[in-house]
Amino acid sequence: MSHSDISAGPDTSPGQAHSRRGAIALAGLLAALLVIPLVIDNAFVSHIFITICLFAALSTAWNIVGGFAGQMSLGHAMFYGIGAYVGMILFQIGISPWLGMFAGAAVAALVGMVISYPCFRLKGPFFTLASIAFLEVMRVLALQFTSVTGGATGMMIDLRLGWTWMVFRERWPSLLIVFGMLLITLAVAWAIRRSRLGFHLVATRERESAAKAAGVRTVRVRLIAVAISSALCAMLGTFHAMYLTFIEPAAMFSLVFSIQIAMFALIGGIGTVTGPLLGAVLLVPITEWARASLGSSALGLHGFVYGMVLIMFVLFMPNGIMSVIKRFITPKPPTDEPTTTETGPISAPAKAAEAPSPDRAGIGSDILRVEGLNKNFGGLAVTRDVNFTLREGEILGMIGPNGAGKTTVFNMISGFLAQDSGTVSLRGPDGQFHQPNNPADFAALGLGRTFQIVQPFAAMSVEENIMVGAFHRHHDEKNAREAARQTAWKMGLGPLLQAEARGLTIGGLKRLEVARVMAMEPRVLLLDEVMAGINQTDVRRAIDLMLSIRDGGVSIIAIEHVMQAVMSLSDRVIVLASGEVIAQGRPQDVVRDPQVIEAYLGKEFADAHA
Ligand SMILES: Nc1ncnc2c1ncn2[C@@H]1O[C@H](COP(=O)(O)OP(=O)(O)OP(=O)(O)O)[C@@H](O)[C@H]1O
Repeated sequence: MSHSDISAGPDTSPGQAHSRRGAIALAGLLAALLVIPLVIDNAFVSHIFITICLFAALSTAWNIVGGFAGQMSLGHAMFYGIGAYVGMILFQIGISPWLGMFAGAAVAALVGMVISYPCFRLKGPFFTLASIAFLEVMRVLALQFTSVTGGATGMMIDLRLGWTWMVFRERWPSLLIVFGMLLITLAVAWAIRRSRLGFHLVATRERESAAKAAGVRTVRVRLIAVAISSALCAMLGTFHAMYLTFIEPAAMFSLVFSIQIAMFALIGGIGTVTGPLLGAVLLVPITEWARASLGSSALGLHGFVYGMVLIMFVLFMPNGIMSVIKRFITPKPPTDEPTTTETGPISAPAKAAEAPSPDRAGIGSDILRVEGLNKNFGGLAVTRDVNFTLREGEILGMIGPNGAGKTTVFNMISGFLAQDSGTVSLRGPDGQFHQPNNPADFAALGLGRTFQIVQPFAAMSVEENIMVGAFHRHHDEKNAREAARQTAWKMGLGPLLQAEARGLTIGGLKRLEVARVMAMEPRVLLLDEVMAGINQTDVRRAIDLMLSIRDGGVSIIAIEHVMQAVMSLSDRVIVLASGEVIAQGRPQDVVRDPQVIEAYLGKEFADAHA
């Protein structure tokens, strides 16, 4: 799935050129949509162009939820229908559709948020099925409330012509209105995609847990997306009701219509700003022509045409037209990992040969306090009465055998898992201790974490991945991009800024994971096995990196099995076995503890370090 497109490219020179070319192509296409029907001045041609603009705008609005947020709704016609009915009902009582469309937008946004909230817990096809079910509910409601909606008979407008009523004899005023609405919808989608909200939506779509760790309030951002998308669809629905002059439930709350809206985005390029427009431009004329020229002799043929085109696209162009265009016009970013000499300014402090002292200068008072943490999974007690503290500017190594409960502790002290009992208190920037209970609140207090199994936002570039973290402190896109670039260079990812995350090696992905969290500028950093599976050179670089992060004032807890790193980095070490803390203290003392040797290190390690 492609994420960016011709209008949202990076700011590098080749990227700027590519963005400019894209913008010119888009402007040309939009101008053609307006100028061709005005010049030809034929009712049927104008109707086709109005339909293209309408579907392009609906599909662009759908794409904010279906593409950016990845919520595959097939019930979006319900918002269009709500807009149509609210606009029409208000029209009947003498209120202009120009006002009616805002009332419809407000109702649709509210309905969208209310029904989406519970549905966000549903994944994949279940969300889609729920959206279809709600569409059906709306259709039945429209049929039942005959006194308001006219029921199955539908509603017809009284002929009040003119701009106030949005009803015209000629086609061109309707064309101007829908074209304007298309421009607005495209502008909204473009602005969202470039904004903090857009990055948060795509991050949530790609990896919800990683997004949460970066401080994204995933439910809230998706609700905002639904509200905007529903409101835009409703406004288009009001316009279309005035254009059609007649509405009825089966047409306004139609599943086929919903599928068409989604399909234009799928074919054009889901998740891109201009993909839905391209999909509509390509498909609407074919099907409208088939419908008009074959008429009732081939009822339903347009459905057949859609089906055929969709199958061809799924087979030969699964990521839509935009993915192919992008491949041709985008300069290929480097995908090779930089060598050690390319790592930019992190030549880093010399590695400590000896384990540092726990009372090293620079270590301050407690910043995190963990008291009496217990967690059971079914009958299994995964952590038992875990107590420890982390002090400011300290590196606390966490070791223990596989299954000891280390990651479970991390999940509880970052809000990803609720403890059965016990408390986690984090000192905020205000100097007070707080007990947050969800990842976003932990992040807001300055806690960042990585995951044992790396969680990149695969469809985003390295730069965009890090920007998701940077948006935590910088609300403006430009500042977030700049901060992300600086972090990338510090982490040795500078040469790979434009590479797609999915192309990185495991070492690169681990660095990206740390870079994303560092861009959040955390005060407390939880690192879960960042050195697992990387080569010796990368281990040395990771050690240097962690020391430089600590020297920057960040307190770190690092789960690690690489003992070379644990010994040289940690001010203190805590050892977990079978969910219990069996030892904690200076690394050189802990590794001599017979219980630790028995449970984790083994006799060979003890002999080698005797
Ligand atoms: N969601 C869960 N449901 C049930 N059991 C779980 C769950 N998460 C973890 N466990 C179990 O809890 C125990 C501790 O797991 P955890 O991942 O915390 O260990 P760990 O010390 O991090 O291990 P490793 O070093 O292998 O990563 C394991 O036995 C694991 O199978």
